[in-house]
Amino acid sequence: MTLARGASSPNRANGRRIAVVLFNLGGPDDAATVKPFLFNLFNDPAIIGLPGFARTPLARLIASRREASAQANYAQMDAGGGSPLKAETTKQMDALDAALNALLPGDDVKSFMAMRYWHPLTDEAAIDVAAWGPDEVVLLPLYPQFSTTTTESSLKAWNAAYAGSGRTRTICCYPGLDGWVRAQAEGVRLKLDEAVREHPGKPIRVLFSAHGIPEKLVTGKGDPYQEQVEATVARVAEAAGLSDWLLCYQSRVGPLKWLGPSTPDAIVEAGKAGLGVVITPIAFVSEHIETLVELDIEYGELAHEAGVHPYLRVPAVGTAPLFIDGLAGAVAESLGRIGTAPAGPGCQGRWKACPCQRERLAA
Ligand SMILES: C=CC1=C(C)c2cc3[nH]c(cc4nc(cc5[nH]c(cc1n2)c(C)c5CCC(=O)O)C(CCC(=O)O)=C4C)c(C)c3C=C
Ligand SMILES: [Fe+2]
Ligand SMILES: [Fe+2]
Repeated sequence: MTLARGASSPNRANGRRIAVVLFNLGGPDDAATVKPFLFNLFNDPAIIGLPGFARTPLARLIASRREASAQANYAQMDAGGGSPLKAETTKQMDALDAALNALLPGDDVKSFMAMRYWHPLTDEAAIDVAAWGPDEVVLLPLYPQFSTTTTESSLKAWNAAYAGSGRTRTICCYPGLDGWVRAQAEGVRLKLDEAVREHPGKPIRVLFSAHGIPEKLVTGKGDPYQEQVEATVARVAEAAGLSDWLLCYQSRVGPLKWLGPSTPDAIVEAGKAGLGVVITPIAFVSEHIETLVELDIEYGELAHEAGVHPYLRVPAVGTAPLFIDGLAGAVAESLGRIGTAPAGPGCQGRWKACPCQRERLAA
């Protein structure tokens, strides 16, 4: 018997309903929705920390100014002028549902997608989850590392929107989660082996490229993102047995100083040193504009100009079984079903404002 997504299995009548809410950024559906998507993004106080009366007109201005160049970038992907992020997240959601329903037999687990800046938006997801009437709600960001600009922003939006049933558990972050690290290390190792095989004798540097954030968020606001990205990189480099690697930051926007070194500078440096490059996303878990356009096309051209050869890119982990099973384990652990830490693989109190600390104390 095949069940429609979300239909309850008859032999799960006594099981608990567990809603897993996947947070992600969201992306436009097509060229026409690029501007309102950008407006939503820049109108988020987590992205531009000004009061609403100044932020909203500024967001409108930036969205207008950025529209044409962003549309041109989105048009370079095979996603109808929009972002593939929703489709990619749907695949992850389906894989996670399968893994979780196998891991928690007797329960009814269903995941929902809550995008921050484009549909399905967080408040739409909150309505769907409430209508389903869960006993438990697990909030699971598709961002391994916690940032005020991503996970915290989604958590605030969720808390403002959700008025349904169920006890909530929050997986704030999982920078060192075994399945995530192993899936990422496996991808790096495969590309590195390909580079060495096809370019024998050529020294290769692995560049770990994370989405940047403004430096003042780390120094002023105590954003733990950089520290957590560094923790992921150290673990992946060790698991993949790397000798020459560097963490760098991509996607800089606006006039502020962002975390560095920048990925473009790191590519140029590799060219000067006569190195080939294997580049891997390290803060994204799916393919979208920042991997398919920025890493592959823009930085691919830069690498060519800088004499970097080969320039190979590691795919995002997507639905890699190691990654999905790792997430499923984190969800089960957050529910106290496996492992010994009821609050799950949280930030271990490093991020004091994190809701996982309150949940840990309340457990
Ligand atoms: C680790 C994940 C991300 C962090 C941290 C992050 C911070 C951040 N982003 C912007 C501005 C933009 N981001 C854009 C796209 C985008 N960003 C992330 C993830 C993180 N952002 C993803 C997954 C995507 C892709 C969405 C898609 O449509 O495929 C964009 C839009 C694209 C563009 O115009 O370049 C902007 C703008 C800021 C300012 C920021 C931190 C302050
Ligand atoms: Fe971004
Ligand atoms: Fe936490």
